[in-house]
Amino acid sequence: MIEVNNLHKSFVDKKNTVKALDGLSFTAKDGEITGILGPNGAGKTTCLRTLYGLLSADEGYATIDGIKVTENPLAARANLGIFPDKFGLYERLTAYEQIDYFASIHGMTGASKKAAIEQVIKDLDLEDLAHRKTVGFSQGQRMKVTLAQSLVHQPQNFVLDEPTRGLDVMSTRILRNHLAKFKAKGHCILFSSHVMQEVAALCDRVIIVANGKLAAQGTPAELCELAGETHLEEAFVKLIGSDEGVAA
Ligand SMILES: Nc1ncnc2c1ncn2[C@@H]1O[C@H](COP(=O)(O)OP(=O)(O)OP(=O)(O)O)[C@@H](O)[C@H]1O
Repeated sequence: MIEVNNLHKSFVDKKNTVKALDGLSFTAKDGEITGILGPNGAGKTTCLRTLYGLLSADEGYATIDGIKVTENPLAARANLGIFPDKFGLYERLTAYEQIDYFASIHGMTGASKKAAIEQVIKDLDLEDLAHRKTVGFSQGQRMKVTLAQSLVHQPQNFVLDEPTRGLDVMSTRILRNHLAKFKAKGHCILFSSHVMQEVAALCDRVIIVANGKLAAQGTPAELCELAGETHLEEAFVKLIGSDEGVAA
């Protein structure tokens, strides 16, 4: 389970102060896919970076399975898989070596590490690519390696930042199927998106963020009911009061 509690974060330079998070709170439960939906600049990535421990909040806190990210980052991250917005692969490594590297970072060793790597390679149909260097991999192949490296330690919680950006239909389907399997096993999945169809199709609960605050939350059906609309896109526009930065 992931909990975000009263997060505040401002970015300050000599001329400007940008309030990226302004008291954001929500919970993403186990066995559910939770979507963070919001227009450009709403604070989604800032929120996720705070969860990973890459940014420290000015106020408030985030917990992963009850562990505060700032107090015990290593323990919190042991329960967390991160699928970042950019696929940073080490191109001199093979896919196998890349996954192995991430397994080692998570403290895995020996036969259990080898078994975990082989399992994730099998689950994601990566056998043919496993021993190729990742240089030149297509976007979909890069996505699969990134997915494998973020899931090799079988984290209870899985956070994805705009996961389908730049993916073709097949790769998007592979990713979605994987998320559905993960959810069925009782894991907690949290992802950010501004692709309305994706959120409506995949998410059990939707957190709508605008101006760094929670604008509304609920199932897609509840949000439609709340806004008195039949489509999530219309409900979203009504609930945030703008259609800026929304992708259909
Ligand atoms: N490192 C930074 N320095 C200065 N401002 C920042 C920084 N990171 C984020 N911001 C600002 O904080 C606000 C929230 O940005 P954030 O990236 O969290 O939004 P987002 O909801 O993920 O947007 P998008 O959908 O466009 O990716 C924006 O106004 C952004 O310009």
